[in-house]
Amino acid sequence: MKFTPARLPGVWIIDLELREDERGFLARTFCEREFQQHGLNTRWPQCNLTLTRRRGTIRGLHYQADPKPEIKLIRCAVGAIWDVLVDLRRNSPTFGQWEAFELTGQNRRMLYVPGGIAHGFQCLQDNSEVFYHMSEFYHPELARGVRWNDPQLAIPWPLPNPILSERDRQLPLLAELP
Ligand SMILES: Cc1cn([C@H]2C[C@H](O)[C@@H](COP(=O)(O)OP(=O)(O)O[C@H]3O[C@@H](C)C(=O)[C@@H](O)[C@H]3O)O2)c(=O)[nH]c1=O
Repeated sequence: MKFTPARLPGVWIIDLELREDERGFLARTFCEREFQQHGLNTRWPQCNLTLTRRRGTIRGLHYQADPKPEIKLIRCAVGAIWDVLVDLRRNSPTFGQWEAFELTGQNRRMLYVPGGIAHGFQCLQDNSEVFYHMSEFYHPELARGVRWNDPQLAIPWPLPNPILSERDRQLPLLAELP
């Protein structure tokens, strides 16, 4: 795997190294030793898969609050997404800033996202699937988020008129977070 630091501190872009032969390829998507060498989490007690049916749909921007912040390893397995991270770590030099990445079934790019960062994506192709490794179990009472269209963030989502869950439509603004 090739590890490249992103602009937000602690976020890594991880690209696969394909071992190709006439049958196709093999690539590692996780290796405890390589992750340890980069000082990254290696304990993933839960993995999630989502299917998003309609292009334009937005999921997010989500995070799990203290005392169980989640580290996420994210990959688009099928289709394509525009993936957005918002730094909510108050002591971070990039607090309140966002960074976006295109993750597709073809580029197989992964994102390593530390706790304290909100995550969301817009589906760019119908029937996109996203696979997550999570460093914590799901605690619904700690599920939090920030509004996708917060004017302070001004995230330029690529597609208009997104489909959103009822919960995501009503998430607070960054300025309203405790
Ligand atoms: C996140 C999660 C949800 N659920 C349940 C709750 C609900 O009934 C159903 C759908 O949950 P949600 O509406 O929260 O799904 P979704 O909006 O896809 O939530 C996800 O969004 C992206 C952006 C992330 O970063 C993920 O960490 C996660 O928050 O699945 C679990 O059982 N385990 C989980 O780990």
